[in-house]
Amino acid sequence: MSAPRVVLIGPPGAGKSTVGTLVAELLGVTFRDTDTDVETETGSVIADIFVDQGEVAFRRLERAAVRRALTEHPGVLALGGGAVLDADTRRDLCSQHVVFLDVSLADAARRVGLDTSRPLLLGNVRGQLKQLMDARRPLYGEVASVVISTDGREPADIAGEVVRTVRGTGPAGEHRP
Ligand SMILES: Nc1ncnc2c1ncn2[C@@H]1O[C@H](COP(=O)(O)OP(=O)(O)O)[C@@H](O)[C@H]1O
Ligand SMILES: O=C(O)C1=C[C@@H](OP(=O)(O)O)[C@@H](O)[C@H](O)C1
Ligand SMILES: [Mg+2]
Repeated sequence: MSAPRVVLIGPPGAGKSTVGTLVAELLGVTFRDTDTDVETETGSVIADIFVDQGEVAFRRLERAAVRRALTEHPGVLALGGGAVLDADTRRDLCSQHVVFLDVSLADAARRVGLDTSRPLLLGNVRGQLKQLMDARRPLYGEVASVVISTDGREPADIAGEVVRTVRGTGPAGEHRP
């Protein structure tokens, strides 16, 4: 059993997967992303899981992937943007060092606008993003140890700030506000 050094949360386009990879390099640990875990386990890409099995099934797979990663991954862990919707996941995150990568609607829409891999955003990217950001903001805030704004910043700069929060903490959870 081993807990991640840091767990990254935040809306789609916050840069969890991009920044998480850089944070892992800086810390000299491995990077894991629960979206990738779900895809590996099912042999399907997320867009296809949503079409073939629906969102409820995806959330079940995601919940299991998060639980597994929280107990066995000792490096940097990025969650999918909707993982915090699950109450059990939020409870599990309370004992972790969790960094909420925050992003404005404008920057998030610019970053994910042309990418078709996020089924929840298809059709009306800004409208869907606004709706899910409004609904989830309290949940991100509830489990975050630290909030870092990513607007207008380079991933490397953000990764450096994440690392400083990791190094400034002792055992998981000590850095909570
Ligand atoms: N700080 C940033 N500034 C500009 N573009 C970014 C930044 N962080 C990530 N991106 C880009 O935004 C897109 C979404 O990033 P990703 O890491 O997949 O976000 P998430 O995992 O939070 O959904 C990618 O194309 C990535 O290159
Ligand atoms: O916000 C969401 O509900 C989702 C975010 C995605 O991950 P990213 O936040 O890494 O884009 C992925 O898990 C799936 O498309 C659902
Ligand atoms: Mg991601």
